[in-house]
Amino acid sequence: VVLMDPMEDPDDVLRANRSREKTYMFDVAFDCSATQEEVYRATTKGLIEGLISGFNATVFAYGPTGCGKTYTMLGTDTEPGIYVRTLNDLFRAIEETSDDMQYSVSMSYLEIYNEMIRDLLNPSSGFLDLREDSKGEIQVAGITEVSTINAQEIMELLMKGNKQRTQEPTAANQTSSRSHAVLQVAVRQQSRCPDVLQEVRFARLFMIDLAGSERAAQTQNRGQRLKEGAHINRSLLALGNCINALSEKHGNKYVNYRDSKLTRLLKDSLGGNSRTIMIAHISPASVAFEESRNTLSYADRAKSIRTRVKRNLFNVPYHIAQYTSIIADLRGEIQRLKSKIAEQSRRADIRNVQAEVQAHASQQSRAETEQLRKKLLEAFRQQMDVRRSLVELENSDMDIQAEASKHLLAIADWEKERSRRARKWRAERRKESFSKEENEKELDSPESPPDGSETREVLLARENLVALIAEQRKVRKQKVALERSFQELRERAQHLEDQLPQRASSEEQREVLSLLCKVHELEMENAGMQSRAVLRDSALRRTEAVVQRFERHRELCDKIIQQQRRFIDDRSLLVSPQLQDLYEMYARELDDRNLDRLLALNHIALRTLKVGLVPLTSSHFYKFGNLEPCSIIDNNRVFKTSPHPLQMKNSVVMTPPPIHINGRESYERLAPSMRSRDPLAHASLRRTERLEILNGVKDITVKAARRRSKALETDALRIPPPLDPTKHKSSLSLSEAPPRGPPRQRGRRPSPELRHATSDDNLSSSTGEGPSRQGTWTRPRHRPHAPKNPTPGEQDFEARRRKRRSRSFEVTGQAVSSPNPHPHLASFCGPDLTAYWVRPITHSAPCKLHRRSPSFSSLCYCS
Ligand SMILES: Nc1ncnc2c1ncn2[C@@H]1O[C@H](COP(=O)(O)OP(=O)(O)OP(=O)(O)O)[C@@H](O)[C@H]1O
Repeated sequence: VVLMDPMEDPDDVLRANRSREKTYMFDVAFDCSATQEEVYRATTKGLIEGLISGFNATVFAYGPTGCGKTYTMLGTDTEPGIYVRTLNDLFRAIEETSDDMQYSVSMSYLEIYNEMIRDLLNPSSGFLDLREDSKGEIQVAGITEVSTINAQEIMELLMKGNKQRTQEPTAANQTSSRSHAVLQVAVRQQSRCPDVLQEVRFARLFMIDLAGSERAAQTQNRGQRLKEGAHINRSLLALGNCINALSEKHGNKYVNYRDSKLTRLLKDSLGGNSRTIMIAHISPASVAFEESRNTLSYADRAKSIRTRVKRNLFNVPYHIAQYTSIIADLRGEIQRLKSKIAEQSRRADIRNVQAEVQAHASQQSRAETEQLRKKLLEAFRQQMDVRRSLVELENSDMDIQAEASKHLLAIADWEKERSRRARKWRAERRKESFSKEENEKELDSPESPPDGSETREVLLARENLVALIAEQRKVRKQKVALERSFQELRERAQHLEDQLPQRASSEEQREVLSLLCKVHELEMENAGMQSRAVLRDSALRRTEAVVQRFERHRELCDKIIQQQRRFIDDRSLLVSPQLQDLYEMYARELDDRNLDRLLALNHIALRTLKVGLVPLTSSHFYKFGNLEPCSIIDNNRVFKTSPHPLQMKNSVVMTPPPIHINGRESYERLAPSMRSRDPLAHASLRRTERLEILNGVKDITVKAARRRSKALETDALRIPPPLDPTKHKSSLSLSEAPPRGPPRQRGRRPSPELRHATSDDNLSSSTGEGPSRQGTWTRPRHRPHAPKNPTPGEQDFEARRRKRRSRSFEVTGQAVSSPNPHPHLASFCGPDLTAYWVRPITHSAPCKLHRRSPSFSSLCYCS
């Protein structure tokens, strides 16, 4: 910088040797075109790196008033000064190294106004004092230090502090600073990695905006401004003195820092441990030549000041304590880890022991579980066997019941027939007592009461019934025993199942065993369902077979009856009373007269069917006579999931009405609840129950028809081979009928069903014990429906029928008029019922062929 004296005359040769022009050498010189960024880069930016490394730094602006010190340091919003730029770069550098280093930044901002220190961040705190600590460092007592690393926050604080700074307009500067402003930034740095050799670096940065030296004549200050200028100049003089003292190369220098608070505060910055930048401001105006010369003179002196810069490390005593603390911490950690290892090893030992115990226990548990499983399997097998036996016994019981029902019905029929005969005989006797023609009626009405002795069939039925009852008792005893055995097996299995949760050591075992039990339950339930299905199918098959047979027989009977009636009506033939009775009987076949009997059969059939559906539910087992119901398996746990037992318990079980056997009432006892549920007593039956009743009625009619059909077949089988027509004219009607059945069947006894095929009227008429209408031939009172226009097939059939009838007349005439060597043949004319034209022959002695008694000759078609 060349400072030229504006008053110097270049042409004055006399003063040429006394020129005041002076040249100064500085590190950097800025002209008026220099920007804030250039000033900052050239002066302060280089201090940032040293600052975060622990080197103190100072930047201060020096110069006369109005030369731009505040502009350089503080700047404007658009052109920030050194304060803002330095802080921005400082925080940027901290952020760049924050991964490895840990920083703490504190800031304080003060002003020295009239030799008094004021906190700009907290102006209310009053004037502060300067104190020197034990290390010889100058501290401002009570100054506000804001710790933050947020640049924006620091900027806000700085702006807030600048507003608090004293600025007054002077003649030289409208914004003249009346105080020295000192911004102090303290940076503390340490490594993030704990180390016994860890260093803590501490550095302070002073950024000082000095008040400008001023001359009273220039500033024209008065009063307070003049006083302020005096303090400013005094402090600046002290600063200059310090600079002069520090800049002297030789000599015993003494630096009087104590002349002003500014020099005391900048003690380290001026001649101590600090990198110091002095920015000297001068004005290019010639009027400010003297101020510029002084400023440059101080700056020139200041550049010769040598400072001893050293890194601020405060780590030695601090690290020893930390090292001790670390050692203590490490010892504690070692002790904790040792105890932890010991604990883990102890737990490991315990776990090993527990594992061994568990392994042993699990092995033992597996063996016990396997044994338990075998026992369970065996128990289930035994239960299955018992159940099969029970099913078989139940089937036997059903057969016995069905057989016994047949015998009971046979006996009931016979007793009914006997009572009917007795009533008829008594009525005849009463008529005889009032009739005068006793002799004529003696031929037809017996004088003695009808024979009340039982027939062989009835005796045989009674014998069979007794045997069946005995057999049934035996079967049911076996059932009771089996049920008791089943109950014991069930309890044993239940006991084994109860042991499962205790024995099963693991969840898997419990699950497996539970599944095993479930499988067995399903198996047993399936077996029970199969048995019920078999029984149901069996009953249905029997019923279906009977129905089919009945249908065939019924169609045959209907056809025969209708054709006969048509034949009779066409020829206006006389009809015997017996035949008329038979027609009436035919009409009444399904009449109310047989309703009780039908219902009885229906009850038996339904009961048999229903009992068959629940063969294992012994609560439905009832016996003939007075036997009590068998014991009940109430807690059938194997079938507990099946809904059938419950349904069957509530099902309707019907029973036939009481049947007297040898004067003793024999019936199947019902539980009160079941008696009260007699379907006949309930009008509000369910549809299924009504269907069952209808099926049962059908079964009864089917059975009745089956017996008639069997009787017809039996009679057909008894037809002897055709005789020689030349010798036996009476066999003409039979000669056309081929012999039926093998010869060995001819003499076969009629089947028991034959008894049922005969109705009351049939019995009376065939035995001659009925009303004496045998000789009174009558016209048919009723003409069945006959086709008016028969088809050719029917006409042919009718022609053959007429032919057969004419022969029958011949046979009848000869058979009645002449002794017949084969009475049983002469009186029988085949299954087409043309024999009704023949007057039946009443046996006076048992039939030789069938060995039947006369009273039962009605059952023997040979009569
Ligand atoms: N480089 C510059 N460019 C533009 N304007 C400047 C520059 N330097 C100073 N000024 C302007 O000059 C005027 C005086 O500057 P400034 O207040 O900074 O002087 P000063 O040295 O601080 O005075 P004082 O000592 O009285 O406080 C201000 O208005 C400022 O804006």
